[in-house]
Amino acid sequence: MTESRSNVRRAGPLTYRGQAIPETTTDQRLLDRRGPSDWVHTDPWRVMRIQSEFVEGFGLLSEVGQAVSVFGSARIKPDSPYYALGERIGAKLAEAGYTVITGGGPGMMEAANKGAKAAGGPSIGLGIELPFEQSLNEHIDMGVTFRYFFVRKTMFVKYSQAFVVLPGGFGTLDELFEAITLVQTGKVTRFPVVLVGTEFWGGLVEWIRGRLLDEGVISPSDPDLMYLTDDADEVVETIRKAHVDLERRRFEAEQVEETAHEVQDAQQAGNGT
Ligand SMILES: CC(C)=CCNc1ncnc2c1ncn2[C@@H]1O[C@H](COP(=O)(O)O)[C@@H](O)[C@H]1O
Repeated sequence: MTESRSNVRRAGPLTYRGQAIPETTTDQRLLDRRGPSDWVHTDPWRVMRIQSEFVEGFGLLSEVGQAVSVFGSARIKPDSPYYALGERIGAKLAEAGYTVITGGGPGMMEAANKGAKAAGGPSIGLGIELPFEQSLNEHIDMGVTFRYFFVRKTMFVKYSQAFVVLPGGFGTLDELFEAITLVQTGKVTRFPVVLVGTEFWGGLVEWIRGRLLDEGVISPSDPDLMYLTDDADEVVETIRKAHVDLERRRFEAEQVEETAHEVQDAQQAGNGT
């Protein structure tokens, strides 16, 4: 026997009968009322917004091929020689088949995006909402603007296989040291970090190799996590070589594992187990 329509209400997976049937539908309750709005400023709501940023970022970037993140100053102007260098590096990376990912802003980010786009390679910008109005630079094919710095940083690390660090200030230093800390602590598989500008970064590298090493606050091999160059071709070559090395080490590790399994299987067969 079928139930009369007025005696039953299904609301998604829920079933109500008789007196339990609510007077309004779920849609009505959502659409008819506004209610108080202060909950949008609470942490549980922020957690949902943070989740949605991860969803947007993963959605946009998941099908991107091998990529390199390029960091650098938002303030360097197009008439600076560093800008031209950034453009050249963006172009060479694109020519070598890498997608270029930047912070999407002006200065060195724009230079790298411009070079990549002109060379026909995918040019991506991961922007950040800042207190002053600012949009993604115009040399970006695909972009997303994040509210949260830490979500955006995850995207750089997850979707690029190398970091290139052009001259820059605090933001650039933050990105450089985040990258080498992740590599140093084994939180990510070792990937190349290339500093561009021997004159600009030389003092920092010297201080790291001298002071930090002398005081024992880093390991002797840690300075080798960074490469230093002025040359766009060398940037690409360093990254390419590091990737070939990484692939070789992965292959060797797989071989070792396979041999270990074979030995184990043979032993088990010998023991009749
Ligand atoms: C004109 C101006 C200051 C705009 C700032 N607009 C920005 N837009 C996007 N990413 C940024 C911006 N400022 C800093 N960043 C991030 O921090 C780095 C640059 O910081 P800095 O200028 O070196 O310290 C970039 O690699 C980028 O990822």
